[in-house]
Amino acid sequence: MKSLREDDHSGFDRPRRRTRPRTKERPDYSSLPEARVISIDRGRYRCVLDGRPVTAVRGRLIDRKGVLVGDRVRLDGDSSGEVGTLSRIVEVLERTTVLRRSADDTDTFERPIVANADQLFIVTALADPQPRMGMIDRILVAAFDARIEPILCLTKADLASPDELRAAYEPLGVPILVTDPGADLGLIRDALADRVTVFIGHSGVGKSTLVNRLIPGAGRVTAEVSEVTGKGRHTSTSAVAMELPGGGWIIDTPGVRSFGISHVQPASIIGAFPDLEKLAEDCPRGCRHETGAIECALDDAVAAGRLAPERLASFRRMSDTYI
Ligand SMILES: Nc1nc2c(ncn2[C@@H]2O[C@H](COP(=O)(O)OP(=O)(O)OP(=O)(O)O)[C@@H](O)[C@H]2O)c(=O)[nH]1
Ligand SMILES: [Zn+2]
Repeated sequence: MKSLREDDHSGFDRPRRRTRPRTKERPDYSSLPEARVISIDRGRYRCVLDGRPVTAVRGRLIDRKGVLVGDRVRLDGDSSGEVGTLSRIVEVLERTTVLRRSADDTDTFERPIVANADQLFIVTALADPQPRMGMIDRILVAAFDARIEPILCLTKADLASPDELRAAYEPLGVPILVTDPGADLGLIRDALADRVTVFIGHSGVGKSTLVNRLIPGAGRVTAEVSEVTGKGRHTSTSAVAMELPGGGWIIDTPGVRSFGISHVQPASIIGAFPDLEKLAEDCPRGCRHETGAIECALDDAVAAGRLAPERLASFRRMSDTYI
């Protein structure tokens, strides 16, 4: 495995000398046990190693911002997980994906939030709170940019119909799963099995309710529970990874009110849609394929019957949000 930060071990114990091949200076950690980071709280990293919880700190060569929930890490020292023991993260293994957001669009600083997710559940209520397509579109942009497969998970189907959102997102090829309090969760469980899925949703959409149904004992705080205990609703500020009974992981994130995507490069999104990317080869240089773009080949493809107008409309409604 390649270490994430090639620099980690150069310059340690001696002045940095760039002429020296760094690989020779890097200790070999490959025999150390591998764990997954499941939560981070004030400098303590909760990990799972062979199914048991182990608490760790950062080794001194690991950057403070260098460990994310979902990371696979190597642990050194006492990794027994026994009370009072602390292990040490000495290596972060190469990530398959990184999901990022910026706090809002005036903030160009990107915040990586989760590592190694291969799916993203956009948890959206059909009512209470009202779905906002703008928000769904922005989360979709972040997912496509990170090459994480998005799935639209619509809750509270007992309150409103999913038809409008289906019509808006099915042409884009985004799978849609619908649930309500009494719904059988079979399709949702199938979608989650053996995958690493990050859950993102606006506050109050029923994300915690869903996670508690999927993972009995997960103990996610729902609106009811917090009313009874009187504890603040927004106690968790970072992501938490939880293992599914049948295999796979859910990485739950705190409810969001907005989802900034100022870090996304416009050109990166079309690459997530091979058919559109191919058609766009005929676009003028620098074309951003937005609504009203001059001589965009995607419009020509629709006119020639080679691209469904709904698919282009759906793509543009999403991609127009970041142009
Ligand atoms: N009608 C209806 N209500 C639901 C459904 N799912 C959850 N709720 C209710 O919606 C409210 C919010 O649910 P939570 O699970 O706490 O929402 P959350 O998305 O975790 O919210 P945050 O903790 O703010 O992130 C609660 O009162 C739930 O009982 C549903 O499918 N239908
Ligand atoms: Zn174009």
